[in-house]
Formats: sequence, structure tokens, C-alpha cells
Amino acid sequence: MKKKVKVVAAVIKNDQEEILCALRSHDMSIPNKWEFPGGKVEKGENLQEALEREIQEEMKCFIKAGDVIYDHTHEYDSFIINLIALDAKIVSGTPIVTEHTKLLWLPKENLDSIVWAPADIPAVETLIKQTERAHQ
Ligand SMILES: Nc1nc2c([nH]c(=O)n2[C@H]2C[C@H](O)[C@@H](COP(=O)(O)OP(=O)(O)OP(=O)(O)O)O2)c(=O)[nH]1
Repeated sequence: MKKKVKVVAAVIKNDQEEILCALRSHDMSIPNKWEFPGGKVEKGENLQEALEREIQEEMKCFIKAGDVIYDHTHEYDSFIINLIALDAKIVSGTPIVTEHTKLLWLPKENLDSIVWAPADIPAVETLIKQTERAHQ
């Protein structure tokens, strides 16, 4: 049976309403694909605590994690991921690359210009639709 992992991911918005995207490196699983930064929820953590910890470890800055904006289960060849995207804001520091290859701030409407990890595609589509609705 495939392993199921619960992963939290941060949809971090800056003052220009751009969203932080992170490029997975060639030696990570799901290499060279873009994702929302985050990681696996550990035992005893709630979603917000897990995400705040992951961002601090991975990007050396502090965020405040908010509401769940997307919760989706995707089946990869080797595991099943429950990807939960949370709204987040940086409260101190500036994100830096430690494990990823690159970080990029993109306006919501341009999120489909990069190649996302397959599990992220529904969340990305939802975010893009929100901007389309806001502009109508
Ligand atoms: N953080 C994050 N991970 C994602 C996203 N989409 C997606 O498929 N993933 C996958 C990549 C990883 O396999 C897993 C997250 O685990 P992790 O952040 O602890 O990453 P990792 O590279 O150390 O994981 P692994 O090699 O041990 O599998 O979820 C996303 O938007 N954000």
C-alpha cells in the first residue's frame, strides 16, 4: 500500500499581492518543480504550527500561518499526498534559499507560468480563479 503523507504548504503574500513560489532542487523528491514552501506535519503539531516550523527551518524567516485555503489529496506513483495550503504572512525576516534552487514572487494571475508539482495544480487553479473573479 502507498504511504500517505500530510503536507502543509504556505501561500505567502507580500504587500504587492505577489505569492512566494519555491523551485525544488534536482536532488529533492519531485525535482525541478515549483511548489508552495512547507513540509510534512509532525506528530502532535497542528497545521499552523507545522507550517511555521517548516518555513523557519527551510527559509530562515518567521511567518504567521492562517486559514486553510485548499485541501486536496493527490496520488503520486510512490506515495499519496494530502496537501493542505494555508494562507500565510511573513512577520519577520526575509525568506532565503536553503534547500530550494530558487524563490520567486509571482502575481496570482501569473502562477500558471511555471511548472508546478502535480499535487499543487488544483490549488494554483483555485488561486488564479480568485483573481479572475476579483477583476470581473
Ligand atoms: N512543501 C511542499 N511539498 C510539496 C508540495 N507539493 C508536493 O507535491 N509536495 C511534496 C514534495 C515532498 O515529497 C513532500 C513534502 O515533504 P518535505 O517538504 O518534507 O520534502 P522532502 O523533499 O524532504 O520530502 P522527501 O524527499 O523526504 O519525500 O510533498 C508543496 O506545494 N509544498
